[in-house]
Amino acid sequence: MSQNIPEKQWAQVIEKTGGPVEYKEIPVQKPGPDEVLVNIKFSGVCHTDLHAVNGDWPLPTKLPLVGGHEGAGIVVAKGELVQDIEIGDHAGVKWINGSCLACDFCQQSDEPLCAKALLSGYTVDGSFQQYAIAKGAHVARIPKEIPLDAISPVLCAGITVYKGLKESGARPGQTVAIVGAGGGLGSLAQQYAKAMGLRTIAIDSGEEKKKMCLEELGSHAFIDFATSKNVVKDVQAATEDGLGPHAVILVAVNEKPFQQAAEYVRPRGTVICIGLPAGAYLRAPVFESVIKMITIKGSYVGNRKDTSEALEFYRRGLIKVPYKTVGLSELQKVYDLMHEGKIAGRYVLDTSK
Ligand SMILES: NC(=O)c1ccc[n+]([C@@H]2O[C@H](COP(=O)([O-])OP(=O)(O)OC[C@H]3O[C@@H](n4cnc5c(N)ncnc54)[C@H](O)[C@@H]3O)[C@@H](O)[C@H]2O)c1
Ligand SMILES: [Zn+2]
Ligand SMILES: [Zn+2]
Repeated sequence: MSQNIPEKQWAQVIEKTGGPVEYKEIPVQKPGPDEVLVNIKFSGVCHTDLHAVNGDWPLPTKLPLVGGHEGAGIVVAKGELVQDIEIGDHAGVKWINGSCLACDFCQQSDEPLCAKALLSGYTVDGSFQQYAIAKGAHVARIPKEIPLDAISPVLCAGITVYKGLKESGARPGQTVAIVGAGGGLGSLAQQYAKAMGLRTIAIDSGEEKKKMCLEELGSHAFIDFATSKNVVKDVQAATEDGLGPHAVILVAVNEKPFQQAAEYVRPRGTVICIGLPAGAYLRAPVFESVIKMITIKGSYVGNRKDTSEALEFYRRGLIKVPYKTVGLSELQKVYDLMHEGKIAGRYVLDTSK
């Protein structure tokens, strides 16, 4: 290894499902022939990382595990097959760490559907460490004028909601309900929707999130799911003609809104499921779904092109990311706040402290 790359580094590691995360020194790994080593400067904390710690999903993680998949940093080493990204370039380690690039799905740029996809901070170690490895083909190319702290939440939250909005088919001038609007994905969803010419109705809870959604993120209405007597009626009433939003973007971490969305979406509207609450099921009344011609779809991160497009929205100044920065050593505190639903926007970890 070259002189500037240390042999040891600080990382947040879980030894077993359920945690706790432990801040400790671990060896720096060497990249394989098609991989790059990224000196992670900042990493956002996504609710997916907490799902991984808690073992919420029917897909086991590697153990021990270094979580994190919103890692922004600098390429410090690369394998001999990596041609189109150089040492010193800025790069993002995102959820899709690698894919086979050859299967039916990879050929159609549906890399997230690749059966051999490697998942950062889940099936391979992720960005809650100072040096992370990812496939050269898949790291996000981050233009140098973009600050690495502000862009890190875009690497999962931004890409995912941008893709979800595209999947919804909502067109400029139409209205989209963002469910879980005060969280990391939700706050970025309002920003991308606005940049795409959509009106947004924010659904979440509490004064801090309400203020952020209405005053900073440009939603025209906020519905508090905890105090509203009738969420379905309130969402419909927040649209100009009372017929409901054209699309619903579900980024909440509870099952209930996944059961409600089909009731308030507009006839011919689309419900996009993105949030992944543990053990949750979708439910929709067959009669209304049929006679209202409703579409219900899942949407899962984005491909490499979605990634560069989502970054470009940021570079053009269209996206404000509401985030707070703390040290990598403070990850457990972030998880505690996230578990309580107390985070408005995103937390970003500075890997130097
Ligand atoms: N499909 C994908 O590709 C993909 C990608 C990234 C994250 N996710 C998932 O998206 C979800 C959100 O992630 P995040 O990092 O934004 O989480 P977060 O904790 O930052 O935000 C979740 C928000 O949901 C809100 N919420 C809870 N119950 C609600 C309800 N009944 N109605 C409305 N809002 C409610 C919370 O108050 C919180 O603000 C997680 O389940 C995560 O795993 C999916
Ligand atoms: Zn994520
Ligand atoms: Zn593949």
